[in-house]
Amino acid sequence: MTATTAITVRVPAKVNLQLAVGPAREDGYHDLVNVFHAVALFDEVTVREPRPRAELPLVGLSVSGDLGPHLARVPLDATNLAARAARLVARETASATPVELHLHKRIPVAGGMAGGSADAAGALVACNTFWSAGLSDGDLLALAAELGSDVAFPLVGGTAVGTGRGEVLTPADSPGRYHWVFALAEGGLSTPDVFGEYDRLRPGAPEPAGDPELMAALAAGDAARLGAALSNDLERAALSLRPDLAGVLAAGRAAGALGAIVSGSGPTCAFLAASAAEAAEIAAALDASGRCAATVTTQGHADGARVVDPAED
Ligand SMILES: C[C@](O)(CO)[C@H](O)COP(=O)(O)OP(=O)(O)OC[C@H]1O[C@@H](n2ccc(N)nc2=O)[C@H](O)[C@@H]1O
Ligand SMILES: Nc1ncnc2c1ncn2[C@@H]1O[C@H](COP(=O)(O)OP(=O)(O)OP(=O)(O)O)[C@@H](O)[C@H]1O
Repeated sequence: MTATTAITVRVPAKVNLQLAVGPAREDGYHDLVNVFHAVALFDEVTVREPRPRAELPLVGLSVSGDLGPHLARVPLDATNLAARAARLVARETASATPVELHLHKRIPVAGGMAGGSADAAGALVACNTFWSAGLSDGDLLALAAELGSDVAFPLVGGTAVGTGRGEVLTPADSPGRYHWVFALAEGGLSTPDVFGEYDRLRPGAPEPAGDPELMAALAAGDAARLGAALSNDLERAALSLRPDLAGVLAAGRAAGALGAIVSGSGPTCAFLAASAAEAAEIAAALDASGRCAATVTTQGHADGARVVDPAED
């Protein structure tokens, strides 16, 4: 038997179809009703044995990708969420040996699409496999919740409702496939800053509640109905911090989007399209508007974190 030399896990970005935000809790978090939807925009997390070096940290880290200046904002030290995830798996197993983690990033950094959380979910699965740690899906979900509110969802993917801080997941009845356009922004938004702005703008927010119309649209696989039902309580706060995003949303709507929304804490904006051809038209109009840094067209829902079979490449 040959020893495993590398494991690669593919892990999806998310958009929030509904994000209902309650008042700030005593621990600083907010209770949410968070309808997560995974889209086919993937980071890849690879774990391998390190090249021999004089001094080995438990987890070495490198990053690549086509994200221009965004890539420089990915921390390469112990604070990286993927490195933290690897160390959590190591804590749970006696078989952990030093590893190199490589992140190939396509998900925008600090873009409201949970890129760091996706990498953390990928690292949980990759390290569990690489070290044969034997952690169950439930164990991985528990470790994910220790790392952040958005980390559990990319483990499961699809479409799911998150409650609590967003980490308690219930799969949604959502048989449809949807066409999306994402308008990427220059720079990012800090998630705590956006929640802070939400508290400032909306003191005394009510407890968050689900939207039956959105869930019915998902169950019916009806894109037009879904587009009309998209909602994000953080959108006003994101627009307050980045007023330029209002023009991005307006440009996508004018180009025929069925729905337009800030993705999570922003600044990425998401547009639902009626077809792949409509999505291409909306992306072209956004590109021509000069209001965003780049566009990505893709589909949802997508699978959660999966080990890539080397034979597939
Ligand atoms: C906006 C979303 O992306 C929507 O999916 C998430 O709620 C954010 O999840 P995340 O980035 O994993 O956030 P965490 O790392 O758990 O928390 C970062 C910070 O965001 C704020 N935060 C996050 C989640 C939550 N339910 N309430 C919050 O107030 C808190 O200030 C917290 O200190
Ligand atoms: N693997 C990682 N990839 C990207 N950023 C990371 C990573 N690990 C830690 N970070 C830090 O986390 C910050 C937020 O990055 P991330 O890309 O996860 O934001 P986000 O997509 O807005 O998150 P969310 O949607 O979950 O709120 C970055 O500015 C960076 O400093």
